[in-house]
Amino acid sequence: MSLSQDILFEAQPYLIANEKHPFVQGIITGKLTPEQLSYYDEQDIAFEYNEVGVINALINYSTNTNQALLFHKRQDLQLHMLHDWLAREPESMPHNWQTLKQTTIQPINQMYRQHMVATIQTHSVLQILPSFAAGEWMYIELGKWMRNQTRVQEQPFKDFLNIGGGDFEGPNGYIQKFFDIIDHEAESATKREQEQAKQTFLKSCLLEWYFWDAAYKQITWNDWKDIALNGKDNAML
Ligand SMILES: Cc1ncc(CN)c(N)n1
Repeated sequence: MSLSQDILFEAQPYLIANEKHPFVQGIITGKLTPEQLSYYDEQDIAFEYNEVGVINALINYSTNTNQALLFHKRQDLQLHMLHDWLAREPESMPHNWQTLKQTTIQPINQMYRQHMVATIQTHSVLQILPSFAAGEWMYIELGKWMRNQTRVQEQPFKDFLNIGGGDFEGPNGYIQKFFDIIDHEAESATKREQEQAKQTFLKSCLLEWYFWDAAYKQITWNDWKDIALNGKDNAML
């Protein structure tokens, strides 16, 4: 079994848990509040900017030119996507470059971002790529799964997780190419390094669940502070 097959086998329960999360269910039923959507939107756009740094590291530490070109192409897509996202600015959730830079990165987002960024110091594509590829894989799989659900056909729910299509899916899509790279790099890695890469992927999958959860409950540092300093009920966390 290749490393990517092993990873994907172990990641299945995480995918199912993400499918069941009330935020994801709320996308299908259109039952998320503007506040929940706005929290997600703001935190996620900041998360995607963090991914820019991770993809830069992948370009840097590529082990051959084809890898570097692939990551460079994915970076181009990322920056264009972010450009379009910023330009959309729906009334209910205005954002622009300035306000984004001032956005407070809330607890789970911070943990997830740092989990990803921490892999950069390994200088190893095998360790960095799974931290990023897991989120990409999760969104693609959730998008595929959603196509089989009867989902609300209104914006913004209609296009949520609707990221499938040629660029990402199929034998020539990014995600398959990322798994091919993981398997290629695994060939020259130790068992311990392979296991580390797998655990990084799975931790990203887990943090995906917590990212939905944080948006569903709109968890902020103030909530953390209230619980720690004022003894507020911590059932929500
Ligand atoms: C939390 C999260 N994970 C993954 C993705 C897809 N890059 C995202 N937009 N947000």
